[in-house]
Amino acid sequence: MEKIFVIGAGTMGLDIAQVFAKAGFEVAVQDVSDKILDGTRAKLVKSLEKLVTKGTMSEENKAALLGRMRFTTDVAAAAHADLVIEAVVENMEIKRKVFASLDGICKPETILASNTSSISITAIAAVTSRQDRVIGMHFFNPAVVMKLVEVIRGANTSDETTETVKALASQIGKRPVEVNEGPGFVVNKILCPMINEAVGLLELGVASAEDIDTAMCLGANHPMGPLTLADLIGLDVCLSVMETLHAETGDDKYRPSMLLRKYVRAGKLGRKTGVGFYDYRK
Ligand SMILES: CC(=O)CC(=O)SCCNC(=O)CCNC(=O)[C@H](O)C(C)(C)COP(=O)(O)OP(=O)(O)OC[C@H]1O[C@@H](n2cnc3c(N)ncnc32)[C@H](O)[C@@H]1OP(=O)(O)O
Ligand SMILES: NC(=O)C1=CN([C@@H]2O[C@H](COP(=O)(O)OP(=O)(O)OC[C@H]3O[C@@H](n4cnc5c(N)ncnc54)[C@H](O)[C@@H]3O)[C@@H](O)[C@H]2O)C=CC1
Repeated sequence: MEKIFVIGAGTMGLDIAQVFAKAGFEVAVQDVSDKILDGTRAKLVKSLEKLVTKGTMSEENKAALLGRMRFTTDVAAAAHADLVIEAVVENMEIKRKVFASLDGICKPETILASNTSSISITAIAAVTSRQDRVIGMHFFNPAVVMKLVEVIRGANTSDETTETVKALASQIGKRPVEVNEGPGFVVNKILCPMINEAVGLLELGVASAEDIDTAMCLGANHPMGPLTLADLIGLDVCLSVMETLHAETGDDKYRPSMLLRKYVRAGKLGRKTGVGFYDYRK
């Protein structure tokens, strides 16, 4: 496996591409507009420059990493890929459209992976003619730093595809865990309800955002509080995960907090829009 194609150059797509490029793979990143891709490339260069300044990356390695990355708006370029990783918005219909189109574009042996946070791999795979080669490859934010990759088997994912993706995750320095399909898989089934609880406490006025976060950092030893984490993930992603957990289980314990909905409706999505539970514009 040599060539990787990442669809969606947002919070996750760019970091996933960077992880593969760092490990020596040729990576193409696709998104819907040149404007988005220009912003993405600028963000990458800035973050690599920081590493060079800190002395954790050499100028040569930075240039080599950038040399292995390409940015394109043309999804047809996925025809050359050995593995495609989809990281577009957390929406079943959009993901199914992307997979149906990839199925027509890619070589028959190409593995199609989704970085979905919660959506059924089986449902995504069902729009393709290669259900055995469709799988979840779920990275964690920030993907350049976080070690885990959940490797999620849909109902028809083959053993061969699962083993290939697990080996690949190890090759790029991550620790794969194999997960059978279930809404939210392992981490988000536990983590997102905790974030939703934190938003519920804020909504009830039990404590301020800062105090909720401080309580969880100092009282449960979390590296960042749940509301800071929600801002990092994106409140739209947190809401989509809760909606999937609620819809798939029918259990009201997963009902998204109204305050979470309100923030998403207001476009307060966290760091990526500059405001969420905290203001990042200053
Ligand atoms: C929603 C989903 O589907 C799933 C999810 O992702 S859920 C979210 C999961 N993520 C979490 O729970 C994150 C919780 N938070 C944390 O673990 C930590 O706060 C954090 C890792 C985000 C930041 O921790 P920190 O100690 O402040 O890290 P920071 O100093 O910024 O960076 C850590 C290292 O990564 C490096 N790094 C940061 N950005 C980098 C980049 N773009 N490229 C390469 N290296 C990078 C830093 O240089 C640093 O390296 P050194 O230790 O050598 O200095
Ligand atoms: N944000 C997070 O912490 C994590 C998110 N995920 C999952 O990763 C996926 C992406 O999430 P983010 O990067 O946060 O989203 P994001 O909103 O930051 O980026 C999504 C990108 O996809 C692009 N896009 C939308 N439709 C497209 C299409 N048809 N073709 C190509 N590009 C398209 C958008 O223009 C945008 O740049 C989602 O499924 C999400 O649930 C998984 C792990 C962590």
